[in-house]
Amino acid sequence: MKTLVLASHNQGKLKELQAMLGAHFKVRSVSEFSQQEPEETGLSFIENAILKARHAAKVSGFPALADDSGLAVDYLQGAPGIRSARYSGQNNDAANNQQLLTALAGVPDEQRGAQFVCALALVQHADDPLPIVCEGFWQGRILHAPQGEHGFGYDPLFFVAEQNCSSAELDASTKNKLSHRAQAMHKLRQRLGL
Ligand SMILES: O=c1nc[nH]c2c1ncn2[C@H]1C[C@H](O)[C@@H](COP(=O)(O)OP(=O)(O)OP(=O)(O)O)O1
Ligand SMILES: [Mg+2]
Repeated sequence: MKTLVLASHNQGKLKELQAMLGAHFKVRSVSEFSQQEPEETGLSFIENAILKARHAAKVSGFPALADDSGLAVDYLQGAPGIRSARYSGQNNDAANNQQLLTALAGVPDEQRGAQFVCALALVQHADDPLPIVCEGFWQGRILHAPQGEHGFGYDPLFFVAEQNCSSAELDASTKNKLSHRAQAMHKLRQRLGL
């Protein structure tokens, strides 16, 4: 089985990506090779995914897959977007969720639309001139208070109308069928013929 390094230090993501890829690859985490995280200097999810994938391929010597993802809120013109992980100034889920609730205080439900965005980038080696990039999107709306214990990040605030619950109330296998990450991964598997 081919080795694939996941270019993420986020345990929530790693768990989901492992569940989606474990049947096809021997999956390893970049943290086995380096604790140093590249600076996410890109202006888009795609650029950041590519730079994380290149960094992981460089430190590991293996093909690498990166996920850059986040939440784009309509009322906030797409914020926190690529800054989702440090929206509150700290890389902390509870603080980020609180920051989002504050930004949307008093905003009614019909103006609380949002989407989760995921860009996946796969490189065969650090200088690969042809990264494979796939995106996925998941529509929802931002709740007024956190709900649910599963998942990570903004899941407790992300209401999924089709399921009538937050994404933190979905079990892992349901989230992994519906999410932005699942949709990007579906495209990636098609591109790879898996
Ligand atoms: O399914 C999700 N459910 C809830 N929240 C999510 C999800 N997917 C991304 N998110 C949030 C978490 C974090 O605030 C940001 C990702 O930021 P992002 O830079 O891509 O990841 P990160 O810094 O946590 O880990 P790493 O860069 O090592 O992969 O979006
Ligand atoms: Mg990051």
